Amino acid sequence: MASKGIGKCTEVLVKRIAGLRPAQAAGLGSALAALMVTLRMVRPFLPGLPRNFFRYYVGRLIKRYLRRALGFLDPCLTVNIGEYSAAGDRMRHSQVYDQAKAYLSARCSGQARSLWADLASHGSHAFVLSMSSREEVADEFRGATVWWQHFNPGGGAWEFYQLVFHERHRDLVVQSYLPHVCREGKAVMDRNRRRRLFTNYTGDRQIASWTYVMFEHPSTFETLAMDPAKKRSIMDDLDAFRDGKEYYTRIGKAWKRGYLLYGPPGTGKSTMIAAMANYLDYDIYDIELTSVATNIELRHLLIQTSGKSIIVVEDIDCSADLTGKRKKPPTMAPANSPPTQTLANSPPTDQKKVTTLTLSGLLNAVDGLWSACEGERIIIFTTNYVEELDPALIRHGRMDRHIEMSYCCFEAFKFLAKNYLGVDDHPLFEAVKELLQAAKITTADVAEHLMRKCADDNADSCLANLLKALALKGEAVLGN
Ligand SMILES: Nc1ncnc2c1ncn2[C@@H]1O[C@H](COP(=O)(O)OP(=O)(O)OP(=O)(O)O)[C@@H](O)[C@H]1O
Ligand SMILES: [Mg+2]
Repeated sequence: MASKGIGKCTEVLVKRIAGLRPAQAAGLGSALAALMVTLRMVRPFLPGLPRNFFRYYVGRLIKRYLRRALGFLDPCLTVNIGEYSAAGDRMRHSQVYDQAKAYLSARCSGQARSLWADLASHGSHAFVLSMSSREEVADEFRGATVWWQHFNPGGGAWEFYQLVFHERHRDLVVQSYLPHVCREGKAVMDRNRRRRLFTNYTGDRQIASWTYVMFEHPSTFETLAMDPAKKRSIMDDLDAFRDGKEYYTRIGKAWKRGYLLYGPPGTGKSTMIAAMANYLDYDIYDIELTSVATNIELRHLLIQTSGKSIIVVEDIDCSADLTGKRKKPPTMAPANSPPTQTLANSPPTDQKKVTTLTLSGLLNAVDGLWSACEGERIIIFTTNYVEELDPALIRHGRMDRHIEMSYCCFEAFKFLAKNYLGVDDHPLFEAVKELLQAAKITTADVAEHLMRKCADDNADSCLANLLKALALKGEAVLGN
């Protein structure tokens, strides 16, 4: 052990004095370690020396004085990037470590002789290569050479990268190279990342948390049928949001945006959310409010969401009793009085867990999300009954843009016909156009009629089916 420790120490010193690359210094270090072993072997023939003389006295002397003295000659500086960093009284996984790992992945593959391979993210097919402990790779940046080495002290879970560079490159490394590593590493991580769909659940420990599956919804703005001008304006809005970091900072607003999607069932609200996530390449957090028991739980869930995500509350009108005016918190009520806030669909009276999720709790949680969480986030509420929502919930600033998803119009129909049947025009289009004006039919219904159900189905038969359905709907509307 003693010879190993002293050998390592000597190796570091030699590396520093000579400005050698760590791999070269390792050879010299081993030679010196061998010398120390020899000295140890002859120690029994030098009576009077205390036990562990070399380990404690010589080793400590070298460490304490030589290192300091040789600092004058030391041309190399090191920066360690640990896998974990301190966050208050807890340890947190370091993002910089992950970014450095992703950045070095490409460099490792060409240089290191011993590598680890791992999937870039859960469910991903891309590999991230990382170097094994003590492997070294060199990197060039604006004419400067730096060396990276990976350490896994004691083979434990705590790992770190050590960046070694000449001290004349100190400013370059600190001000430009490290930010470059983080930027590039993040870009690699973003490229490898697959989107996830999170849903909340309350596990055995009764603490609300998120679980996820890979998000693979095929809906895009190219497949979404709606008025083209409206679609374009939504896409422009999303573009402005995604690229608006500096703008939001300049005007002093949190980088968040709220959308309210409203309209009858089957008009494409959920489809639109999937298209937005695919367009922006964001994760989705789909909150099921009926399984959130308290305001605190909701806040806890929202704060756990990550940046570049869309937080969705579907059917907010029936998620919980959030449609009424804000009420006083239930704690103000006498202990034996009935709960002031309950689920909308009258819970059974023997329900043990009385929900204390309130409208003001939801408003506070959303506002808290706005102010407390870093990174861009979109929050979307959907509803079939916009007129029943409390204005406070959907006021601008919370829900910045209200998007009506209405019954199928002729433009949307033409879009679906192109998508589903591959036709831009057809003799039956005029009849469809006329009937669409009278009949209130959802995009989902139109899509269903245009879908081929058997090998014999074609544009003629599908359009004829749609016409029949439209005629029926029209009659029903007139009948009413
Ligand atoms: N605008 C649309 N463009 C393309 N397909 C659509 C559109 N609207 C609906 N559809 C089709 O109808 C199905 C149902 O739509 P969706 O679930 O998005 O409706 P919704 O408005 O969310 O309904 P609900 O209010 O009941 O949740 C989708 O799977 C999709 O195939
Ligand atoms: Mg829906």
